[in-house]
Amino acid sequence: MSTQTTGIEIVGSMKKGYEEILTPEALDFVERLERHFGERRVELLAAREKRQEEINGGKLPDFLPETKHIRESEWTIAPLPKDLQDRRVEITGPTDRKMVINALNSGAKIFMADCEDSTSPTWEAIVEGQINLRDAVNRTISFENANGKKYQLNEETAVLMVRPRGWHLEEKHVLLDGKPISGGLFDFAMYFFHNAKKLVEQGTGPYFYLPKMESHLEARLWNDVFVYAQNHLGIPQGTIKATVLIETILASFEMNEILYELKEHSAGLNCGRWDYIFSYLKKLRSQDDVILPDRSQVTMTVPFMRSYSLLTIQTCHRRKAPAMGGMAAQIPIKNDEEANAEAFAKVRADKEREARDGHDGTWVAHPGLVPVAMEAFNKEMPEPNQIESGKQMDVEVKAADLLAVPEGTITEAGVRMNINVGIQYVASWLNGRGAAPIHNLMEDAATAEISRAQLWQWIRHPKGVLEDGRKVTVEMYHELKEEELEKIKLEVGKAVFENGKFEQAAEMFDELILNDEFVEFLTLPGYQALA
Ligand SMILES: CC(=O)SCCNC(=O)CCNC(=O)[C@H](O)C(C)(C)COP(=O)(O)OP(=O)(O)OC[C@H]1O[C@@H](n2cnc3c(N)ncnc32)[C@H](O)[C@@H]1OP(=O)(O)O
Ligand SMILES: O=CC(=O)O
Ligand SMILES: [Mg+2]
Repeated sequence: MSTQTTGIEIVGSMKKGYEEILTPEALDFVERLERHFGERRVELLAAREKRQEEINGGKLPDFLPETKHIRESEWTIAPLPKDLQDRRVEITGPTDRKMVINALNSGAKIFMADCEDSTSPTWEAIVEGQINLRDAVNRTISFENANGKKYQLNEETAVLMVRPRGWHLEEKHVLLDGKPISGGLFDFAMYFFHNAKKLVEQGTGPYFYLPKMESHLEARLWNDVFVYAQNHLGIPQGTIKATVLIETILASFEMNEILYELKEHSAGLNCGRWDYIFSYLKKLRSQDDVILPDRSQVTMTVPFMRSYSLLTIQTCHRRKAPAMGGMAAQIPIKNDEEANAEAFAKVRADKEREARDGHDGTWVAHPGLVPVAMEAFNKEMPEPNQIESGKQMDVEVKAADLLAVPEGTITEAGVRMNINVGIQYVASWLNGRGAAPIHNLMEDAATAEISRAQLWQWIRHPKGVLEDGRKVTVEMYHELKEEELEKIKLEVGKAVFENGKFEQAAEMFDELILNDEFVEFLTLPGYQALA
């Protein structure tokens, strides 16, 4: 174990105010975390590759024999703090200054400030996001729009949780011994270092959401980081609380183990449905019988998705942990009342189903949807949560249920939609906007991953055949892509198209689709292209 604390180098720009976040003490903390835990992160990423090779070779995901005792013995997570007991509606969004204020004022119980799926991790977004979070915690945050509208915090605000980047992402503007450090460790370290004590004084705490994990060993790494961090700042062990997103097919086989690893620090699990669909497809892409229909057909009620959500609820409630629902992609539709009412009805139905099944709360992407989700949960869940009552469906979820291939069709419209949305999203991301409204739906890194993964698989899989019998091919992709690019140009206008990085996005999309090697995350080549 090294104690050297002088190897950090910042290669991103140092704008006004950045020095208040990138202080020598905070950087010393980042360096300690990276030196202690950086190598384990890299080993765990290598283990992911090995696991993928095994799956490609036919060893399908299953519950682990070596952790059977954890699944079968009786234990619970540590008691939850008071302000994490009623989480019926949580709003999510990037750490943009105006959105942080709007989200905290939205009437939701929790705001999950997101450095992952909805953030394009430019250096500015990352560091300024930390400034915004610090000012939010100190309650000094304010903002003035170009039109003069002023923003400040209401008296009563949502409880703050922060989602650091996943283990796969690096922060290339912070080098240790010349190498980029973990993006997740950087996000965690900065937020924790600058805010943990203040949050505790305020009667809340440093609360996190942990994304995209594939095994309980990855959860163990986060737990070890938490123990180290609490020691470092002299904060009682167990002060940090974290909700893990079950958003990979492999994690759904290790829900008990993940809760167990984080026992003292756990604030339950969440169904990260969009990444989950992506992960199902990514991990099982080479299986002869695994093929997904059009993205719009893969809903929460198809058997493999429903099984996963019910298993999350059962597992959490047995361990006295909250089982959070997921994100409906609908957002308010301006200037079309009928379409707006339809979108709201879809969200309402989704949230009512979640509450009836036993979820303890849910996510929305937009302040306009807070009342919709709140009403749905108030109606189905009068108590703060359903943990004590242990509400859950009486079903036994087996490995085969989690892996079941959904029925449905692949259509030309589905292929076009994936191309159109994928390219528009990548353009948005390259322009620094990690969540975007596209065709009246919220699109972020997780939803866009589904689009590009489906195209990749449909081209290569023998079952990638349209309902009219045509095989999806590279030629079809090229032809439809040209047409979709024309449509986008007409929709956004020539000037926006030319300045909006759409051509660069189309090139990057080509690389993702045409490369026989499946690119693990679109944000990896994307990050190379970001400033
Ligand atoms: C798969 C997953 O991981 S889901 C979680 C990650 N994804 C997200 O968090 C997406 C969050 N949502 C968003 O980013 C946005 O809602 C978008 C991009 C989809 C749409 O944003 P916009 O086009 O700005 O929406 P719209 O114009 O309707 O916004 C109206 C107002 O609501 C605010 N708003 C919209 N969404 C949010 C949000 N999630 N949090 C806070 N404020 C929000 C806007 O800032 C705007 O404020 P203003 O009136 O004061 O200017
Ligand atoms: O992070 C959430 C998801 O659905 O993915
Ligand atoms: Mg996700």
